[in-house]
Amino acid sequence: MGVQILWAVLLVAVAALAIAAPGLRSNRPDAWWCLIGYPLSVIRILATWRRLTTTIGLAVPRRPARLLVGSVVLKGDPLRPIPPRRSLPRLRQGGLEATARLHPGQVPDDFARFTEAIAHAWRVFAVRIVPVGRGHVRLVALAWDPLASPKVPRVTQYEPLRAVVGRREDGAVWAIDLHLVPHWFVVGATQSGKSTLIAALVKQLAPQRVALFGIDLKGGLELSLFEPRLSALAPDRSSAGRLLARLVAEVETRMVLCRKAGVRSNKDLPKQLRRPPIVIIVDEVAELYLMATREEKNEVGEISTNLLRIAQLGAALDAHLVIAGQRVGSDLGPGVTALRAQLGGRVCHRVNDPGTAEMALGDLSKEALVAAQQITTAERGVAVTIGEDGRWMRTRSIHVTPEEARRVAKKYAHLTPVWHEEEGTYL
Ligand SMILES: Nc1ncnc2c1ncn2[C@@H]1O[C@H](COP(=O)(O)OP(=O)(O)OP(=O)(O)O)[C@@H](O)[C@H]1O
Repeated sequence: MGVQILWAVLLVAVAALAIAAPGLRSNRPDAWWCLIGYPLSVIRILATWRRLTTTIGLAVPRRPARLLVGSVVLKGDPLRPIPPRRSLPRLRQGGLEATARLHPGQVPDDFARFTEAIAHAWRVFAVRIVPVGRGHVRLVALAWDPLASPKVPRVTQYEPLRAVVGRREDGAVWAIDLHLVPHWFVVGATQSGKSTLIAALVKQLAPQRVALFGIDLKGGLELSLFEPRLSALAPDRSSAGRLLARLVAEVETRMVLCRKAGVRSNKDLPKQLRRPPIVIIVDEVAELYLMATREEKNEVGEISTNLLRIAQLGAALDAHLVIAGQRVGSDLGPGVTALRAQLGGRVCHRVNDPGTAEMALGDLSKEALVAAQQITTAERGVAVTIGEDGRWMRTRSIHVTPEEARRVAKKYAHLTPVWHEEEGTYL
């Protein structure tokens, strides 16, 4: 009798879950995944692992394909190849992960080539391969696209110079941390999401003790939204040249201060001497490097040198660069390539020309380059990022509207350090 009751309860529970599943999936995807999606996926993975790895060639035969029997060579497909040993899939937020042991002769890339086949077999949104030490790979399955509508927790306490700007594909928050990676390079075709990312960055930096500077050679159209919170905004090349020269002088002043105080960085200075961190945002960097006349050539040369100086000296002296552009190729001159080498943080949105993606990611990761070129027009705000650990990942910024950006800039306008255009010093 007791067993019958148990069966009845079990049946009712299964029936209730089956009825509630569609609603749960759309309203509470996390709960749906824990209760239904994950257990079903584990059963599917266990049931299909051998067949899947045999089909895609990751299972290896125990015996060689050729065998000498007496003086005769037998050729054929050996029976029951052995699949790579795999751990039980573990639950993780919005997905699952399992570790697999490589057979001798296999490398992580052998798995990476079949991620799409694995994702289809497991009925998940995507599968990523992460090498974990020698001889093992981690297969990370994402149940749904975590970048579809990224949300970030409300920040109440800001870590200095760290901005939570969106979500990463692995479900974690995406933060641009200027302490860890001092300079960033953001590229993307028109309407790909560069300004939205910059707005998300400024929104998070605005409440902090930071001097924000804008260089916007689209006539100040984009960055003027934040004008109340900017210490200075340069809307054309000659004013950009003057501002950069002043900022280099400021960096040099900091260097002298540090030398006199016997410390190695601005943040080690005594509090009364410490200057606020500087973040210089450049929108449409190509405009800084385009030249037609001899005078323009001199101006571009000076700007290029000053940007490089800030990039080289800035990290310890709390001067940071965020350089954005639509089309950035080596045809803009050696100054751009030299600057790129100093910008450790890279964000590549959808691009129209392979040269720009190559400029942003090509020197760091070929796989990242391929992933960036697959971003579609519909995926606004989606980017491939290389961050502090040198690994690439897909990310998406939160959607900060121009109105919100304007409101935040006004709200924190009182925190804007005052900058004298002539002397270039703070009050
Ligand atoms: N993370 C995002 N989520 C949702 N929508 C986004 C996101 N990022 C951008 N968009 C949408 O894409 C459109 C273009 O974004 P944005 O202006 O940031 O592109 P852009 O690369 O700066 O373009 P341009 O170079 O022409 O200024 C915006 O209207 C915005 O609504």
